[in-house]
Amino acid sequence: MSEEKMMRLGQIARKLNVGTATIVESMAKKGFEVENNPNSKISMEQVAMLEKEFKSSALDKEEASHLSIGKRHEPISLEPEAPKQEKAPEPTPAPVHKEEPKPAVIPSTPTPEASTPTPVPEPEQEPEKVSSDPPKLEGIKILGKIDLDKKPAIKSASVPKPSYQQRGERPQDQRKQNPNQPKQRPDQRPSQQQNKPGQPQNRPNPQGQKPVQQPPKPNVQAPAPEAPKAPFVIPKEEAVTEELISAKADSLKGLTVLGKIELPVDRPKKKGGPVASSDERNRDKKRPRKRIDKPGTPGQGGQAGGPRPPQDQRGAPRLANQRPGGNQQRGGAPQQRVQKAEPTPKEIQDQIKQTLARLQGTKPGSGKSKSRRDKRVARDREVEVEGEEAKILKVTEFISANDLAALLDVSVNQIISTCMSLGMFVSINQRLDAEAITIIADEFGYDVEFTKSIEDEMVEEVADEAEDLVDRAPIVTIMGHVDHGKTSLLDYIRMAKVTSEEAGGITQHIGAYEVKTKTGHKIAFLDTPGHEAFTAMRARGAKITDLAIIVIAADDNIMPQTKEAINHAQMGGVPMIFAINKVDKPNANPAKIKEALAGMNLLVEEWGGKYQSQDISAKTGLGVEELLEKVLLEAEILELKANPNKNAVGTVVEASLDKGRGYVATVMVQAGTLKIGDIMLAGQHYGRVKAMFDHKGKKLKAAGPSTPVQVLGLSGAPQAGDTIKVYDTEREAREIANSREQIQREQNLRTKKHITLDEIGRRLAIGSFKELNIILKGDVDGSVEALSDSLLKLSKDEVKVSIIHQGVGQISESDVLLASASDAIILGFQVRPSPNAKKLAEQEEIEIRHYSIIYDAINQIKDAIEGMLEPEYEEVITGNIIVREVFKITKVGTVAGSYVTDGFITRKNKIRVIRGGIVIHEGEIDQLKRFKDDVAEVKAGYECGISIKNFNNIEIDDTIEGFDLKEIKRKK
Ligand SMILES: Nc1nc2c(ncn2[C@@H]2O[C@H](COP(=O)(O)OP(=O)(O)OP(=O)(O)O)[C@@H](O)[C@H]2O)c(=O)[nH]1
Repeated sequence: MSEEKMMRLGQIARKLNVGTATIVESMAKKGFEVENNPNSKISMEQVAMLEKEFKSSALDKEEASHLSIGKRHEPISLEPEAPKQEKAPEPTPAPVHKEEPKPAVIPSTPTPEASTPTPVPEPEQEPEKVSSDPPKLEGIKILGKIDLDKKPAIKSASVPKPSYQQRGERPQDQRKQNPNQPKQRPDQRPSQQQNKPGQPQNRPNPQGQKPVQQPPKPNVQAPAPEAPKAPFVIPKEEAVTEELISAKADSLKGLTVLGKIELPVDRPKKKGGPVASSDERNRDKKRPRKRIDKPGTPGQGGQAGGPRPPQDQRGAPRLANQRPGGNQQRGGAPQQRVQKAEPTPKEIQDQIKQTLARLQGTKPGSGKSKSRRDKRVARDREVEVEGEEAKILKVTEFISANDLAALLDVSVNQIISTCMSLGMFVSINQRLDAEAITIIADEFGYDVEFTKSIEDEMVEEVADEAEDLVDRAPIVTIMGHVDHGKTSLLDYIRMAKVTSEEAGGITQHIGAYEVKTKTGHKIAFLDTPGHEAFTAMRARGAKITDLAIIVIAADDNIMPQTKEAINHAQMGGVPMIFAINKVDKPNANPAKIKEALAGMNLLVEEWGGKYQSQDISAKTGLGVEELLEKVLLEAEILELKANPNKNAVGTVVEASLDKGRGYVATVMVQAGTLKIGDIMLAGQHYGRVKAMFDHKGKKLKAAGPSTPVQVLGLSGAPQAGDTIKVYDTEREAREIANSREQIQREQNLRTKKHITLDEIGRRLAIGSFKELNIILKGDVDGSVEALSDSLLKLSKDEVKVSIIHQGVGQISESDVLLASASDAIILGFQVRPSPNAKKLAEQEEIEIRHYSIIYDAINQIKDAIEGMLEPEYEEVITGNIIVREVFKITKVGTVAGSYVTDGFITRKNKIRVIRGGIVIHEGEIDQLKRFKDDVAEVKAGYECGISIKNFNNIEIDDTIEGFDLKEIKRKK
């Protein structure tokens, strides 16, 4: 169905026999912009236009498809039949001889035919000849095609399809079989022809099956004018068969589809075989489709249309079995196709919706109480058809190929074969990552939208009635550059406002605090420390928060992390209030900060802008009260409200395992009220709320909106940023937790803990890739600067490139640790990691990429963030050797007496000479020796002598690194 609405550029180009560029150009002239990509979609209207335009080209192709060398000969020979006949006999004998062995097996019925072609030598040979006729057909096939071509071709085309269906064979197979079992074809053909001439002929040969009827044909057609003519008559038939062959190719698809479905549906009990077991889900899903087909139109896709309408399907085979002849012309595959074309787009859509509805609700035992749970689960795997052209497949990542097939309404085999054509080998139950799902769905004309069940559930929240809503406290995040005073400000606020109220109260770090101002208003603060603030949690934090306080030290400048904080707040649509800190310092210059902000198009109120700012000193408390008042003012404008009288929804701020108390999660309740005993789900963990504490350690029985609480009772530690939600039953929570756990397991299996360039494609597909953090190390300052500048320019709207650290020298352990903390990749330009850093990187799964050419680095990063990284070659370091002694030998150069420390080195290896972690030379080995012998390879633990082509500057303690370029398979 999808194919009917949209076509790919490639398909159309093939169909119209023109290049994609020609089509694109043509479309451009008509005002349609189409990318010159075989996968570009083109609407049927546009296709129709193109078909008109390139009609002649398409016809050329069609004609060409009918041509074969043999055919060309035939038309010439057929026109002047008589003369050609004389020539014809020459080819005939050859096939006869070849097939002579077969005739013995062949029944007597064909004999008449045989007699005609052969010169008439012996009566006994006639039957043999009959058998041999079919072989002649093959040879003659080529000859016969052209004359009959178009008109007869159409008729014959309908005929052959059923014959293939009967056999359940492919045309190729038939071709192969023809020489061996020629009987079938001749039988069918004559029978068809007989129908035309008349039935009486059938009677005379009642003995045999249908083939008996054939003999009369030759007699009729070749009334025996001349002996030679008979063979020509046969060629004509053969020509028909050839044309049939070409048409048969189309029927194959229908047949394969039909066969698949019937087996599992009809005989599920007996054969649970390998296919059946894997298709169990499909059965359930497919069954309902039968119902759809009966009342409605014949079918949707290949599968649905095929198996469901038993009339059509069985009709074809029955006809085939009973009457291989004339009836087939009308029935069979061609009819099915016509029927498929009939349904209107609306009907088709209705069918899809019905199918989907059943797909989602077919599980036995669901009963009437499908309720929200089923809806939620269904929502995870939902196909939405919006309009005629927009097909969006809503799906979670890591669904299996089988499930994807069900959603796309195609057979699993189609998915698998599509994957194979894309260079991916998948099994039925293999789970697919986002990138693969996107590519496959695209092949079937769907766009993919990955759903996060967490977000889905949030979306599912029923809108609150206005009267249920009450004011809630603002949730504020304090962000800013390192050492600009975030912690100091929060500490001051807490000390002044919290601990002072409750003398002796124990303030714990729980990542979120609630503060009461002098005016009695509450403000909730989120405290996300350290590097977390730079990555996921801060991005998430910006979503949780209503307001962001951006702390900027008045004695400093707008620093990179300040800018990042501002970016996060802006991207999250979170209002900002600037706190210009450290104004107590003599060198403080708040005006300079405000000016810098103005330079970023962030005008503060004092300067006539819309952003509030407050000069403060977190140390002395100067201006802090005013800052809080401004926060409340801003919150008032936001009209923050929530319904406290419903199941709680919130976000995990942090979680840990406490020895005595089990898993403890700090949760910011955002709506509803969390109560003791509630069944909560957070990430893939669930449990009953056993106890709750506020940030002072005081026990709570309930926590309303904008309240940060520590919660005990979860089955595990959720991740910061996970949504927490309360369910009515434990079963609901458990099911969702299990499905999330399954997905998580897949993710763990398939994805690396930290970002890699290859991983970027996957993350881009699911839309979770927002920034690429890079740690850049190089051999000299100039190249680091140049590379850094170029990389930063690669930032795009969707992906931001951040160089979180850059420097000169070896890649160190601290570089790896920083990369681990900030989910960064490390790029080394002409430098290598220290042994410890290398080990650590392996442990932490941090990707370190080495480059020797700046453009390589830039291009790879560029390709990666454009989702097109397909490295053809990957560098594999085969081994390292350390230089222990250096010999200068005249006429030979410098030979390094070395020891292979790890891996191995071969003479064909490329090598790099590394001194103090810096690459000083890259080249090839000149000679590799063990003692006096040239050797091809030296393994770890052995000594060797090595000389390097055109390089003599080897020193003791240099490391020589051997490497190979390994070809990487492309994914697409
Ligand atoms: N004079 C003065 N010093 C301040 C003020 N605020 C913070 N500081 C000092 O600045 C230094 C850094 O303050 P922090 O609160 O740790 O800064 P931060 O932004 O939280 O730093 P990170 O947690 O590392 O991101 C500390 O030594 C504070 O004492 C202030 O208003 N005046």
